[in-house]
Amino acid sequence: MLTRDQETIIAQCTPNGKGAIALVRLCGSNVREVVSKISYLPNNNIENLSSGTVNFGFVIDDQNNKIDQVMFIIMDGPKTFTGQNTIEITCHNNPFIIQKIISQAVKHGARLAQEGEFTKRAFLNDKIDLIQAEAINELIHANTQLALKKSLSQLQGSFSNWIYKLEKELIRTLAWSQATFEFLDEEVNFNQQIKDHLLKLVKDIKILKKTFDEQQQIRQGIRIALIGSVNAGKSSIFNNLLNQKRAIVTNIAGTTRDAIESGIYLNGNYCTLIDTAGLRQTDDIIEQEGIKKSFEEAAKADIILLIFDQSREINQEEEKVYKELLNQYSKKIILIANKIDLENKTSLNRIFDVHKPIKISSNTKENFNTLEQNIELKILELFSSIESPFLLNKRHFNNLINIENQINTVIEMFNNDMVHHELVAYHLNNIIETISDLTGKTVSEAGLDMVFKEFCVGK
Ligand SMILES: Nc1nc2c(c(=O)[nH]1)N(C=O)[C@@H](CNc1ccc(C(=O)N[C@@H](CCC(=O)O)C(=O)O)cc1)CN2
Ligand SMILES: Nc1nc2c(ncn2[C@@H]2O[C@H](COP(=O)(O)OP(=O)(O)OP(=O)(O)O)[C@@H](O)[C@H]2O)c(=O)[nH]1
Ligand SMILES: [Mg+2]
Repeated sequence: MLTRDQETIIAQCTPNGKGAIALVRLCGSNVREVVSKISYLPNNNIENLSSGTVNFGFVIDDQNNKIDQVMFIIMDGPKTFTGQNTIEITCHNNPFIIQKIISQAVKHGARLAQEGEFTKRAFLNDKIDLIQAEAINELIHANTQLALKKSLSQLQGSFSNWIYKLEKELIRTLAWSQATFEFLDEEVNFNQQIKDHLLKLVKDIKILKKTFDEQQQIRQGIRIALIGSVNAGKSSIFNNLLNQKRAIVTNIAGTTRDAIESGIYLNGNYCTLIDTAGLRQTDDIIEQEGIKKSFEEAAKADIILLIFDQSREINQEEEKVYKELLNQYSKKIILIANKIDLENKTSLNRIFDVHKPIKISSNTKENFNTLEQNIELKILELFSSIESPFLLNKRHFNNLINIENQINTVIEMFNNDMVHHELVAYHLNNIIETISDLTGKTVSEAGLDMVFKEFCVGK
């Protein structure tokens, strides 16, 4: 009798839709038995193939009709991704073929894999810890080059090793505490040493925690908001950057009333462009709402393209708004003078010349290359200011807060004249247990399912 985690599971690993080749993966202790019942290999049988080989053959139905011409990749455990016996089938990528292969396998003893079940097995078989499992999910969904790099490094153990080091340090303080307790009469006392050590650990945790917020932009991609007066050409620039006529452009001031978003890749980074309503005083309630949203988008954005129309003078009202934005968000603003195909009528030296606007025309596309290069530079600048070596998620973050609080409780105990080392040891033990929740060494079944539910089927 096989346990649930030994049963053969099957899933399509490549995305749905038509294409050249798809991959269907099976793993479980009796995977060869299952696949041998649904396959035909000229002059051979699945049961006899060596591990680590790729073999030509067919998937067949119960009447021996061929479903598709495929390759079988044979990989015996324990040296596999999941640690279990694995067979991968690469077939032609047609949804009907894949459906037939899967239902044929299910008929002969496989069951459909759940989200993340392959990775869960890799975890259960000690191939990876929970932090590494999460890294696989990050890797699949990475939206930026930096997220890719960090999740791969996390998959290879960078964050896990940080945590294991923390655990080791705590075990060391636990040993000192126990020694102090045991040699109570001999005046051996590590109190200062333990306290200093714990303070240092709290400091390290604090530094790591601080980086949590900036992680979100690495993960989700970069928000770029187009902000400026009505008619400055925001929607025209938005369309030009997207290379499509997504936003409505007219010469009527106040054309864009609500922010609209669209995604593009710039230099391998996913960016969300946000076109916003032009800033001006107005009695129109709908437009007012739109303008409120423009300011919110400016605050939320990682990069602001602050646009003005250089073919006309800007009034004092506008100047005030631009100045405020430039002061408040100086670091994330790229200032743009639009409509340079027309005569320059803005007294640039008033406010804008110190900020050296990029001069473009969205009519002639002049200098759009420079604009795109500047956006890419800003993205690099953003990323280089992010120091954290890891991609923390909410689960890690909450766990770190918990650890930090518990260490602070212990540090507090050393401020008393009399230190009760039984109590210190008790708390340190608890902290070490909290840490193992992070790596998953003692985590409950429910906690596990929480983590793996985020995955896609086939992973
Ligand atoms: N076809 C295919 N490509 C794939 C995967 C897969 O499962 N199938 N992967 C799946 O996610 C990723 C590769 N990750 C893998 C991780 C570990 C092992 C593995 O066999 N580990 C063994 C032996 C390592 C060795 O030979 O040195 C082990 O850890 O014991 C394989 C793939 C991406 N590409
Ligand atoms: N000559 C010239 N006209 C431009 C340029 N860019 C935009 N325009 C024109 O300026 C007018 C306003 O352009 P939009 O892109 O709608 O401006 P907007 O900033 O989105 O305006 P609102 O949505 O109303 O805030 C349109 O008539 C455009 O054709 C440019 O570089 N040169
Ligand atoms: Mg517009």
